[in-house]
Amino acid sequence: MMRIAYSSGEPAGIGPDIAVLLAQQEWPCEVVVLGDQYVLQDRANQLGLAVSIVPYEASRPPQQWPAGTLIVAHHATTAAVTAGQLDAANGHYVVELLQHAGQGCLTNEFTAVMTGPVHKGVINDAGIPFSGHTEFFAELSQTEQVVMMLATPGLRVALVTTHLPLAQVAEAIKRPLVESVLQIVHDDLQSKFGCTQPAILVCGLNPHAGEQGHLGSEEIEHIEPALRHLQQQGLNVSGPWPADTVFQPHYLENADVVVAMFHDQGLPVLKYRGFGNAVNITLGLPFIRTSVDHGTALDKAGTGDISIGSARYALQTAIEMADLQQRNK
Ligand SMILES: NC(=O)C1=CN([C@@H]2O[C@H](COP(=O)(O)OP(=O)(O)OC[C@H]3O[C@@H](n4cnc5c(N)ncnc54)[C@H](O)[C@@H]3O)[C@@H](O)[C@H]2O)C=CC1
Ligand SMILES: NCC(=O)COP(=O)(O)O
Repeated sequence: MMRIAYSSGEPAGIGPDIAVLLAQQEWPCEVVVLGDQYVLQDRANQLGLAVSIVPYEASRPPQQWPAGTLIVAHHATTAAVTAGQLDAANGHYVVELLQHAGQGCLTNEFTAVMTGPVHKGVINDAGIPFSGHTEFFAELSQTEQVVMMLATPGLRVALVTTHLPLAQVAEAIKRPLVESVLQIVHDDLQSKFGCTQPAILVCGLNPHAGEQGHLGSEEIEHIEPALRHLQQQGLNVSGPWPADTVFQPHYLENADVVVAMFHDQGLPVLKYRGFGNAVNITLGLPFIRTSVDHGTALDKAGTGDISIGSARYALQTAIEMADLQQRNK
């Protein structure tokens, strides 16, 4: 029996709602919700849903729980929580949940972590430098390079750079970075997703992939040499493709993943195709981390007017990845 941690994220957002809604069905694993039990109970009341809160005990063997049960590893918020209203006083609480989740995965307390949405701005307002879960878990596990990949049925998109201001992206696109990201994508698609020889399409950075150097030189100086080197190593990587071409069905039909150079080059396409039925996976980590594809949706917290399609997909993906990991051992 697996034990999967769900970090419920920003308490004023829809992370607690997701916990309550996920608990309305049975899962083939134990799902431990990291969060404030009183916030979770209040949110269930607000949604008009019955939940029975059971305190989490790490020493108890994991078990399957009936629908309606919420296993909670209690962490207290600092300030009272109102759905939809951010409070920087709770920034440390959010990070504490992530620390428990990450450490718990590293020590095998948890088989995997699925993260609920956090508000990156309010964590920074609390005085904690934070750019995203991806970077946070990389630092926590002392992993030099990780890769953000989002997936929806029929499309996977991975990123060379993640939460970087656009003004700094071009400077970051260097051959060693491109090579290490592509190598991680290749390795993890093989080991964690069962693709034997992943077909990887790589975007250029500039319009028309630089138009032979007339619209930018990053393709010629960095991306093409990285691709040539990896092709010589036997990887099935191609490109650099113009980003406005590569997402056509003709190109995608034989591809396992598209690698974009920056966040907003690849993710709008993915979300247009699959928002609400997509998962965010961190590749290259020493543990399994999946996440919802959306943010805190402060405007919807406590209303019941939310979709948990992405949360279900993220949990299901974590279970499947853990299953495959178990079978490969
Ligand atoms: N995994 C994570 O922790 C992520 C966190 N964020 C953070 O979320 C915060 C807010 O970002 P936004 O750009 O406003 O994106 P958002 O995803 O929170 O909201 C965008 C729109 O989609 C709606 N929406 C989002 N999820 C929904 C759901 N499950 N069901 C129904 N409607 C839903 C919201 O109501 C809103 O209208 C930012 O601070 C950002 O950093 C953003 C993406 C991922
Ligand atoms: N747009 C997805 C996103 O930014 C999620 O980031 P992270 O918190 O998973 O690193």
